[in-house]
Amino acid sequence: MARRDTGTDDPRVRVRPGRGSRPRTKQRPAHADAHLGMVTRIDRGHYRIRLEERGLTLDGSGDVTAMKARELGRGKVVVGDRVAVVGDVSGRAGSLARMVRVEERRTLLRRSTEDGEAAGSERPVVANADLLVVVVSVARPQPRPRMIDRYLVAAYEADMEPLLVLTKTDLADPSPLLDTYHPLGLTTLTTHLYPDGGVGAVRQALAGRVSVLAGHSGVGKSTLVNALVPGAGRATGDVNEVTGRGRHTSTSLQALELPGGGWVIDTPGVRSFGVSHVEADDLLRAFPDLAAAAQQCPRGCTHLEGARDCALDTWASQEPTASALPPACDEVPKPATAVQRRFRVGSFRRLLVPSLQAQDPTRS
Ligand SMILES: Nc1nc2c(ncn2[C@@H]2O[C@H](COP(=O)(O)OP(=O)(O)OP(=O)(O)O)[C@@H](O)[C@H]2O)c(=O)[nH]1
Ligand SMILES: [Zn+2]
Repeated sequence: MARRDTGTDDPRVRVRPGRGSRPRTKQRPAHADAHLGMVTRIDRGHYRIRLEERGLTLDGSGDVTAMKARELGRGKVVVGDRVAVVGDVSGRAGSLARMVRVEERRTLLRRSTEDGEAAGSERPVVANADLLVVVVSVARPQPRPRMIDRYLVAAYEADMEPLLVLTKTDLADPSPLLDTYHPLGLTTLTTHLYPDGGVGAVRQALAGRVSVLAGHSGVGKSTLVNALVPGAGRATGDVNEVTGRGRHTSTSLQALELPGGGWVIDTPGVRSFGVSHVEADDLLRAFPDLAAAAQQCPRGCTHLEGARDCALDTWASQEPTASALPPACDEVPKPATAVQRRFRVGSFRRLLVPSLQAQDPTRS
């Protein structure tokens, strides 16, 4: 696999094991008295951290504020990072602890910036999250499938599981979207506000896990967060009657604790979700059946529509047999017919295009 930027310039913040881009450097002598916690919010260099041992703080909440120790360097620490802190962990108003270590990340959601000065560079967004909840309204604003595809690509690349939540189903029929995304084997849930429909199923899917909410402005993310986390008080905005667009009414990225355990992280203000840093191999990892077939591809195969001798075409033209999938792939939907295989390959290729496109501007 090609060398890749890990999205952090701190060699001690080793992102995702086994992807082999940077050698592990010598660890500093451990701070034996350090306490572990999760970054829940970042505000101008102040990191809000929920300690694992909540009883350490005076109020028992486990919430402290910390600054990064100089020895941590410039590497970016993001919401969801597991960090170690030393010093004042009383959580008393105005007290500051010192963040001295960032633990290895299990998953990392990133985006490539697409405009402005840093165009083409990647930014880490959230670390260690399990689920990427892609929130899409079936109407007002109209769904934008290319945008959904980008979120899915970002989730697969991050090693996160995508969950598609279709909102505002009181306004339109979700079936066309459900049909489009079925071949990818996604979990899909529908919600509608009146009367509070579908939130229970979302709550269940998120229970005990760390989830990131992503979606275009106005699709109902804040409404969903408010339903999931009583008292979250996320501001909800009106959708402009003329453009059908919302405006991002909420402003900060923060982890909110779910009543039944687990965390939900809204991503307001993350408008574009560039995926130009994603490679075909990153995506294939999320499609074990296709990955197995692609082992027969010629070296350097793009796997795109029309790619010469791409083994995905051969795979899609064959009727599956009972032993078509290796045992490790039991969770993916087993295409029962060649037609279903074709749909699956077609869906995979559709995801592949936006990411590759950005790498090669000559490809249309
Ligand atoms: N009809 C209908 N309207 C909804 C539903 N869910 C949310 N809305 C409305 O859609 C509008 C936008 O909802 P928000 O929750 O503010 O959307 P958002 O995604 O958080 O938007 P930003 O904060 O701009 O990112 C509000 O007027 C909500 O009342 C739904 O299920 N059905
Ligand atoms: Zn191929």
